[in-house]
Amino acid sequence: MTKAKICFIGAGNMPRAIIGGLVASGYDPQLIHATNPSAPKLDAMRADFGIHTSHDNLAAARDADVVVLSVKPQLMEAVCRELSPAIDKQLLITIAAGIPERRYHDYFGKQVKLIRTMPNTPMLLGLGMTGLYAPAKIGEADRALAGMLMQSCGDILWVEKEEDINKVIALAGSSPAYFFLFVEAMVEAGMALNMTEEAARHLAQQAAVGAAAMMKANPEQSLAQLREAVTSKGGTTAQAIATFEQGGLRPLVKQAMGNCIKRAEEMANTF
Ligand SMILES: NC(=O)c1ccc[n+]([C@@H]2O[C@H](COP(=O)([O-])OP(=O)(O)OC[C@H]3O[C@@H](n4cnc5c(N)ncnc54)[C@H](O)[C@@H]3O)[C@@H](O)[C@H]2O)c1
Ligand code: PRO
Repeated sequence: MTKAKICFIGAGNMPRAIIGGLVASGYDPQLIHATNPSAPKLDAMRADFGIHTSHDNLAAARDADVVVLSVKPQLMEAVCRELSPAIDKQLLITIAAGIPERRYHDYFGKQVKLIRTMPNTPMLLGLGMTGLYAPAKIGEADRALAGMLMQSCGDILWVEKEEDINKVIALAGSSPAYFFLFVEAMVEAGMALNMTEEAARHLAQQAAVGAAAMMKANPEQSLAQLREAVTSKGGTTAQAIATFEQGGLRPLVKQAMGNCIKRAEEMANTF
């Protein structure tokens, strides 16, 4: 296993998941450093993982081989400008949505080695999905390092064109929220039928977990086949599915994902 020193600048939820995955996979916690202005967040990460923590972005980045940029897109420019004197040969990995690779060279005021990634929150449970994009000049060793980092808490998919990172956002980065919304709507419908919230959530959430596990366990079956196996001819499911289809679920999903991508493109012009 690599001995790279990795620092996470802006260690919120997502770095917490990646650090948890790394440490669980045997990565030496003494090689990991997290920064954040929030002392309680750092205390918790030190206690949980035995890593180094500090409020000093510059010192942490100076000492690292890999710097993971994890702040919100709105703060990225200011944080990169602050970090610039500490950045020389380090590999930079960003998890920020929207900001194109070329913009980071402007932020740092020099050419930097940067890989864009788009993870998602199920990384917290080791069930993440991360898309990665590296420009052609990034070498194999750096690609392998970024892949190892993200694979420690889920699956990864490399995309060849940077624009495809926005498709990763629509399909995986943002999509856990779509599933939560769907289950939320089911629970509300259950409550409207006089069920308790607890019972409705238990039923809907366990059905979601089971359906997700079936998709994963049966890659040879199409999603339509899995759906049809639940849908007895003339039965109850058929009525529900027909209602979704008539209500325009498929075009609505297409529209939502299109708008997600449009927002990422707008962010690329804003930050
Ligand atoms: N939340 C998601 O589902 C998700 C998924 C993929 C990518 N992302 C990306 O991850 C990044 C973080 O988003 P988040 O939702 O996890 O936010 P977050 O608020 O959990 O994490 C950002 C952290 O940065 C810290 N911070 C603020 N200013 C700082 C500074 N000057 N120096 C160091 N740390 C600073 C904050 O205290 C916070 O803990 C964003 O760029 C977002 O686009 C988020
Ligand atoms: N959360 C971030 C956003 O909503 C990026 C993907 C998931 O912008």
